[in-house]
Amino acid sequence: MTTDLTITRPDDMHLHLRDGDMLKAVTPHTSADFGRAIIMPNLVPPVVHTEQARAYRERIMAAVPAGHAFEPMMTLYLTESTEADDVIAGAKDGLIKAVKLYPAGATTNSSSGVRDVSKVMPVLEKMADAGLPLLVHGEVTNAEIDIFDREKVFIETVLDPLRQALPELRVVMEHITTKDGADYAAAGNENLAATITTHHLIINRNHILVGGIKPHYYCLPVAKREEHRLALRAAAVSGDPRFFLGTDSAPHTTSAKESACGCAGIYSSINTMSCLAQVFEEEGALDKLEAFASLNGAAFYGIQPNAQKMRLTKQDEPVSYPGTVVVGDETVTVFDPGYPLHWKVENLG
Ligand SMILES: NC(=O)N[C@@H](CC(=O)O)C(=O)O
Repeated sequence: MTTDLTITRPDDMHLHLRDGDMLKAVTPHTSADFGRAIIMPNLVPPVVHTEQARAYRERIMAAVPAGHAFEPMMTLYLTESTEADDVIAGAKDGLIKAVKLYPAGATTNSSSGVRDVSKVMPVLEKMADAGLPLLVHGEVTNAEIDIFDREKVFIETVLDPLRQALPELRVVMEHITTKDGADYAAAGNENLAATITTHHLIINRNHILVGGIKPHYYCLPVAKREEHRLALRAAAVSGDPRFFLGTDSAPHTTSAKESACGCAGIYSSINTMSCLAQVFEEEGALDKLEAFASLNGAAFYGIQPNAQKMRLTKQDEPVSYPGTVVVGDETVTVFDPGYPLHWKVENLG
């Protein structure tokens, strides 16, 4: 039985760092354990221009503690008025690594998102030419579509037609939550990949709804039935290069989540690697953890794996993580996998 594992320092290919006090509080948790992260642009106002991304990158770097080797990979928020020239110039400059498509109204701070994909086709065509990935929040927002079906319907009515119209476009299906998403990604070519979060490997919809409503398990896309969680686990541990880690760690204050209209988002940066080691151990696939967390994402983005290493050691005593993180006068509640964690994480040089 493996109880000691050394892997390449991981990358988080889908992360919300926010801004201001929240950014300062949460960035060190990511920069401790991850070499790079794809930074989501859904600030208020969203990061829509290259110059905004440049300034945001500087604010992030100012929040990285000395001694942490961390590189934020900046993205732009796609709107129906995004200018292709700005996006491509930002990409050529090496600053912009991807562009994020939020269907308008799909999730936190997405009101400036895209209503009609045909309006952004000129930008997507230039991105395809430049090899710049489009990251999709894959949920339709039509009121008549059940929230548990929104990913499947998005694949059928938006994503597949888009990929057929523009096969050269590199696409990442972000935070997939269904067997449909995993099957669609697995059937794709080298231009398609999918991120999977830590929490969607651990919780299903019962965790949110059985025995009282659990706001700290509410995120978007919402966790689905158990069969979908199992399909995501199978995809994550498969070693298939199309699947890689994107935690979608998305901090909101505890009070904003414990509310009559609670925010969507789960904060998992601080204990993700310990959670994942346990998931991969349960699946008998510890030898695939490095591919999922450290190699596949880098390969998709065309960058070298990190030079540093991470050691994961299983211990009898549970590893303790704080239940909350203090942000100003508030706290952020940390993801609770629902069982004790036994994998200790050490960052090696
Ligand atoms: N995942 C979430 O539930 N929330 C994210 C937005 C997103 O990625 O959907 C957030 O920014 O809070």
